[in-house]
Order: sequence, then C-alpha cells, then structure tokens
Amino acid sequence: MRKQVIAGNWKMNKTHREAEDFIQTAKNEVPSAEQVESIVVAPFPFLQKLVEETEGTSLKIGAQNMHFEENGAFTGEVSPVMLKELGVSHVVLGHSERREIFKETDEEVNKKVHAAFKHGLTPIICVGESLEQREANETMDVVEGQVKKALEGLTNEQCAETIIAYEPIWAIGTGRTATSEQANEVCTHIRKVVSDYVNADAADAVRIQYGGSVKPANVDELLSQSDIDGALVGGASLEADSFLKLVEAGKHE
Ligand SMILES: O=C[C@H](O)COP(=O)(O)O
Repeated sequence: MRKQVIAGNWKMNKTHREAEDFIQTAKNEVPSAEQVESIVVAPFPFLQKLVEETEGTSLKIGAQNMHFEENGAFTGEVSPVMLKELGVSHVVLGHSERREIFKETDEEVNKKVHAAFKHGLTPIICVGESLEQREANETMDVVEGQVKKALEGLTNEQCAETIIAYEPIWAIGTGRTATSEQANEVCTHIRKVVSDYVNADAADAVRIQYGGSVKPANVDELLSQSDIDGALVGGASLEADSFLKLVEAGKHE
C-alpha cells in the first residue's frame, strides 16, 4: 500500500507574515507522517524559517525549483547543497510553469533529478500535456517521453523513491479539473512506463500525484483512483484550512 503524498505548492504567493500564520495554524494539525505525507512547497525566502518552525512535526517543507550545479557563477539560482543545508526534504522539478515560462528542458530536469538524489532531496517530477497535445491525442506519448527522460540514468531504487506529479497544463489554475478517470488513465500509463523502463518493483513503489485544480470538493474522488497516490495543489493550498482538508483526505485513502 502506497502512502498518499499531499503537497501544497504556494508558487510565488504569500508575505513572510502570511507564511508564518499558515504554518502556525497547520503544523500541529496535519495527520501523522505514518498516515499521510504532508508537504508545503514554499518560496525560497521562507524556507529556513518554515523548516525551523516545523521541526518535530509531521509537516515537511519543500522547494519549488533548484539549479543542478552545486555552486558557481549562476546569478539568481539556488543550489541543491543550499536546500539540503536548510533542511528542506523535497524539491519540485520541471513544473510546467518552469518548462513554459523559463524554458526548462527535459535534459535540465534530468540533471536536477540526479542532483536532488545526490544531495538527499526527494524530487517531485512534474509532467503533463498541453491542451493542444491532448486534443491531438498525444497525451500518453508526451508524458511517457517526459517520464523516461526525467528518470534517465537513475538507479532502480532512486526511481522507486521518486514522486511523479501528473499535471495536465490545461487543468492548472483554470478551475478545469481532469475527471478522475482522465487523471487515473494517465497515472496508470505512467506506472506502466516506469514498469517497462525500470522494473515492476519500482512501478509498484513510485508515487504518482495528480495536480490541476485539486480542491477539498474533488480531492476524495481523485485520491480514490487506483493509480493516484496524492496531489500537488496550487490555489487550494494557500489557506491553512483548505490545505488541512486536503491532507486529511489523503489519510483516508
Ligand atoms: O503545482 C501545482 C499545480 O500547478 C496546480 O495548481 P492549481 O491547483 O492552482 O491548479
């Protein structure tokens, strides 16, 4: 039985004060880490404080991106060494906003995944098709290509430890959620890709999240699907009450 993993991606939102208030409300209210994995994926300036404040609780703190190099002349970038030193546990890689707006490539995502494992960070690898690709019936091929490239060169054990987030781009921030069947169909395909590309054990262990307009009203239905092991949530993770409802739902699946 795979444990559900619910991650709230705040994206570029919140003031320091708002981040603080959220954590004070949520940190002792999340279910135990044995029941569900709860992660807040916060902007870089808040990470240190949030890690300190959640120490000893079941709430983990993740970053939204990083560079793959350990250090160097990369103005404006943050390295895996820095994140590890802060005590961050997870890092979201290849989010569609990074791919689209900042032109991140599959090759870069793969380098970042390797760097994450090298420094003891768990990668949450985002994959997903655009509306155009879905309408052209390319969803499965697009997602398969992204998954294989992201996992290239990893050990079987590392593949098993990876979290993959399936996020159809057309469902992100639009209020237009994939139906639970649509979401599960692609997540099932991702698990098959991992099985064929790595092995059956890794496919069985890898956790696959769905992301795209997940909210308390639809989370139960999505998490009840056979191949959905959690959610990567943007908008509905910004308020502590809503985030707590989402992690609570993860506990039941
Ligand atoms: O990382 C989160 C996703 O982009 C989903 O965002 P959303 O829940 O606001 O649609």
